[in-house]
Amino acid sequence: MVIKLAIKNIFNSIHKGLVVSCQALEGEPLNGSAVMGKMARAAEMGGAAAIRANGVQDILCIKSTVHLPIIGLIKQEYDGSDVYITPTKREVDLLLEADADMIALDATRRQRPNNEQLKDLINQIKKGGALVMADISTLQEGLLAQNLGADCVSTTLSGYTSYSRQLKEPDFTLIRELKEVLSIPVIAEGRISTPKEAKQALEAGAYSVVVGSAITRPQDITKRFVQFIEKDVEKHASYTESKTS
Ligand SMILES: CC(=O)N[C@H](C=O)[C@@H](O)[C@H](O)[C@H](O)COP(=O)(O)O
Repeated sequence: MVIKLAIKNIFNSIHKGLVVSCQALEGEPLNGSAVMGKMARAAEMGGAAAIRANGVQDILCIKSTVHLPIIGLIKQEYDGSDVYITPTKREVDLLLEADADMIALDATRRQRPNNEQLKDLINQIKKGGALVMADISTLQEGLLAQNLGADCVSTTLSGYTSYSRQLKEPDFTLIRELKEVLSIPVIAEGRISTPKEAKQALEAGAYSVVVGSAITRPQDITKRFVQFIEKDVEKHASYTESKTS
């Protein structure tokens, strides 16, 4: 009963809302839980409905900084598998201990480390009292995740598996396809770079939208500005060249 109420509340609070992904991996300039805590606070002040965060330290710091639901994950690479978002039971255990409200995990058809099975991880999360966000890359993976008991699917991995659509922009087609056949919420995630795209994702049927890099990775934001300016400079240069030749 308590769990049911919590489920209702999280889904109520993220409905049609913006989830901000606050992640900076090792090697990124903002790496560190204190910075991610501040980033989450900024997102909360801006009206975010929830935070998606990576790693126990970041999650604990964010939990002590904001009053928002946390979607937790652990990025961990293992030899012999391409699955790196909450790949094994070990990461699920750590996230349950950190008291993440929802746990995001790779729900693609790729083989997990130690040959662990998606259905076992989903059951483990549910037994631990958290919700399951299945990060998928295709419609078929969405259907499987729903059948295995996921509480929602997210389009996180479209473009990041070898067999999924490879797009520079968000996968609006996948959002539409999933919305048509699934009964659980479809979350839009991946390469959503502008408020307009976030709105388009909701119009395509997304229950809510996750935005990461466009809000919390300043090196990527800077790069987009620089590349845009350079493109314009190139255009301008070739225009002046053609005028003078
Ligand atoms: C593919 C993968 O590993 N995605 C990760 C999942 O947690 C994050 O690195 C992304 O930032 C997140 O999905 C949000 O997406 P975007 O940063 O494009 O708004």
